[in-house]
Amino acid sequence: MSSLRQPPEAYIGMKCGFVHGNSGYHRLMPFKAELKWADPIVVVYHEVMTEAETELMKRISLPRLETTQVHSFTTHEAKKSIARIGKTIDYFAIFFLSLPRSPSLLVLSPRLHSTLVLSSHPYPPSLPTISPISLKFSHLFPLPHLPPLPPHPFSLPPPLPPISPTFSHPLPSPNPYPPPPTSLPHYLTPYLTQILPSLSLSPSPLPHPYLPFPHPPILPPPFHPNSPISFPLPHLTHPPSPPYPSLRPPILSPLPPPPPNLPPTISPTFSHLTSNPFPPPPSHPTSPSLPHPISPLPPLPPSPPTPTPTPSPPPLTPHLLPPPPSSLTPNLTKILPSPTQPPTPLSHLPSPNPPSSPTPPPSLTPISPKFLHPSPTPLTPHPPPPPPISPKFSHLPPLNNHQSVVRRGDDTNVDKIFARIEDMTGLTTETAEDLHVLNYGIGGHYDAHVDFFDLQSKSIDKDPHQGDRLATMLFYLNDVEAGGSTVFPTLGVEVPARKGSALFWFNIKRNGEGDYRTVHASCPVLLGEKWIANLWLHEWGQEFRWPCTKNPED
Ligand SMILES: O=C(O)CCC(=O)C(=O)O
Ligand SMILES: [Fe+2]
Repeated sequence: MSSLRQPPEAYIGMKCGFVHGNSGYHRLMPFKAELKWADPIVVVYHEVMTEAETELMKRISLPRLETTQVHSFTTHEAKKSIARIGKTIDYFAIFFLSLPRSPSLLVLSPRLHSTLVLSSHPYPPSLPTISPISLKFSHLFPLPHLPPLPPHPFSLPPPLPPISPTFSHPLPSPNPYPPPPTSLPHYLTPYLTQILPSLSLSPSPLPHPYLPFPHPPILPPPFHPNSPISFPLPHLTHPPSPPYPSLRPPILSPLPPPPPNLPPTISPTFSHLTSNPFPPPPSHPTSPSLPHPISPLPPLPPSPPTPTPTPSPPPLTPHLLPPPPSSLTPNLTKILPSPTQPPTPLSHLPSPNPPSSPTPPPSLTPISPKFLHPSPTPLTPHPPPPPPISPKFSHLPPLNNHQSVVRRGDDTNVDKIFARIEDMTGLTTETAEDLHVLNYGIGGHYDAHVDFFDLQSKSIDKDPHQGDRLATMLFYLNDVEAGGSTVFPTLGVEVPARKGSALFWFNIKRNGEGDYRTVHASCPVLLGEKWIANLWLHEWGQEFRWPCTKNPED
């Protein structure tokens, strides 16, 4: 089967470092960044959100959580769930689970059928073990009993030593995070038996971590933006956000209207321009709301010839490992969009937020676990309750999006998080969406998807999204006991959910194309729950912070 793709050896040992933010505080207390992949950039920031902040995010979002109707496996009773369960288990999920170092696999692979009962799809009571999902898998997993696992037919790669973060400077405090589990957590099996009493789980330790496949699993075709999609995964599974203006918090002053002398349609990436027509930013902002005086644009040059379609990403085979980028340097600050680097120092740009101020844990009162019940005094502004599920659609599987939003202005500490994201990335959050908070329960997962809309290839005329989703910042709001890692199957990167850390990556290439190598998913939660907060930073406003290029290779 597959072996986990590791970064080329050159990456190892030089992938952790400190990134200095622009604020004074973060000059003294730089961010701990771990480079997971260089092209596309995938970075994990460690310890960037305090415990109090993670609790605050949950507390704000809980009363707004959209709930979904689910059917109990045992009683068939339909009720509102309080956690995301996931839409389907699919081949990709199986593939992720087969990654040798995935703790998820260790627990779940021989018991994958267990998760079938956690489907949100209703099914006839007369067929209690045959849900649409289990039918989908019945050719792989004869139900209701699994056969004994055959020996794995493939030679195994030698186990890789766990890679512990090797920061280039000593850590200011001991790293609180334990290394990832390297062996099967045996205690989980009895625990699972308790949680899922309707399943006949054997309490014996699982024999080995491989799936009971006689042959490698059927993998979907590689992603290609122009190929007809018969496999259900390669599409955006996020419902597109409502048009940007409705997402803005009402207490914020609205974005300034575009100056009248701008042409009506401007490609968000400017990739059709031969040179940047904008004047350089002034050294002193003239107005807090309008960053630069904008002079009339020169006429646009003729459109370039139709771009060649994006080559498909390589299939998921180890021998097609992408070569290490030549530009890789040990210093993350050379890779990340550092505010201290050209082309435009950030200090020349007006800061949309007040500078991030330190928010060490002691300065915030810890929020008691009672937050798990909706606050009696809801935070303002309170959005309208989610619309009831229309009976017209009650025969359809309900959407299983347990998501909620946290907006700038909900709390001063939320504003500080937005400012911190700017400090971490050098990008503006002015055109970002609200923070999306997701809650997964046991079995909850997120199918493989990309976060961008691919506005360029879909040639969407109206762009209500302030450009595409340039980058994603994903905060983990809790530790997940087992499962729940975020995985990038094309890169072979797995990021375990660790409270207070954040995963950041660019969705859009420098040339403005959506980067299908960033396809990612959330492995099922096996024990506990998973909370994340996502911020999608959009293209507009980043022109001087993350300049685009015309090079199709970029
Ligand atoms: O939960 C995760 O790890 C991934 C979530 C995600 O990809 C998303 O919300 O877009
Ligand atoms: Fe995503």
